[in-house]
Amino acid sequence: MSHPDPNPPILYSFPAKADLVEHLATFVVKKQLEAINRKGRFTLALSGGSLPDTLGGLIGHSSVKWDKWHVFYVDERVVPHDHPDSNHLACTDKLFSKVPIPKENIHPIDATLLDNIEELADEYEKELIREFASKDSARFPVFDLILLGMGPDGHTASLFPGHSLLSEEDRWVAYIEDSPKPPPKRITLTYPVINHAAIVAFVATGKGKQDILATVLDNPDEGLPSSRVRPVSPGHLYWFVDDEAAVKVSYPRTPFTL
Ligand SMILES: O=C1O[C@H](COP(=O)(O)O)[C@@H](O)[C@H](O)[C@H]1O
Repeated sequence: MSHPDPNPPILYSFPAKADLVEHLATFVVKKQLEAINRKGRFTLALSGGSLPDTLGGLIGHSSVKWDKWHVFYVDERVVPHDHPDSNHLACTDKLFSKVPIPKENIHPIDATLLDNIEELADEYEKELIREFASKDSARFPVFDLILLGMGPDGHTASLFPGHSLLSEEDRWVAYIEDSPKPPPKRITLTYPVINHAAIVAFVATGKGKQDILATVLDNPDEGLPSSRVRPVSPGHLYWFVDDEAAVKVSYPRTPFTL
């Protein structure tokens, strides 16, 4: 007999992307305040792709304590910081250039190491170790919040269907040189890091995500990369989607409350 999931993902679906943007900001601000009240800082990992476009609700929000934010990237393309493919550039354009966050609290990849992807990934892991104390004392870092996107193939971060990185159990940061989505060279947080976060929230909007959202939420046993995101207890998983993306999903919606 199968037991009900004691900690199921929570699905919030909003009529339009603008509603999602507003409520996502409310959610992030609440998680930020809880973390700061607990330990004086807020650690966040951000994705690229379409995710930075959904962060606009944080701009001008009076309750954001920007000086307490410490921001890392879920994944990054191995390109200079000012390259159009850079996730750091996308987050800077959409958010960081518009808010008073201290530059030293944002942690992009070391752009002097673009010719050595292994060292680039190792250095980013060391950056995490510096933030989260030693790798030994905290087996995996515990981000207060990780915001993920999902590609139309079900990938998340730079964890692609069928790739050997899906079974990485030890490294915090891994590299990939054969990403099926360009550019091919990237670094990425691994599942052990993503699944040890206190809160993980996916954001998915629009028609292009309809089929994959239904597969990932209604048939998680297919094992697509996004379905494998399941934070270990006491972590929680949320989905922020718009009604257009959720049109084929049977998984139950939860009314948004804080
Ligand atoms: O390549 C990437 O894709 C995913 C999904 O992007 P989206 O544009 O379909 O939302 C993104 O989450 C990841 O950070 C990025 O590097």
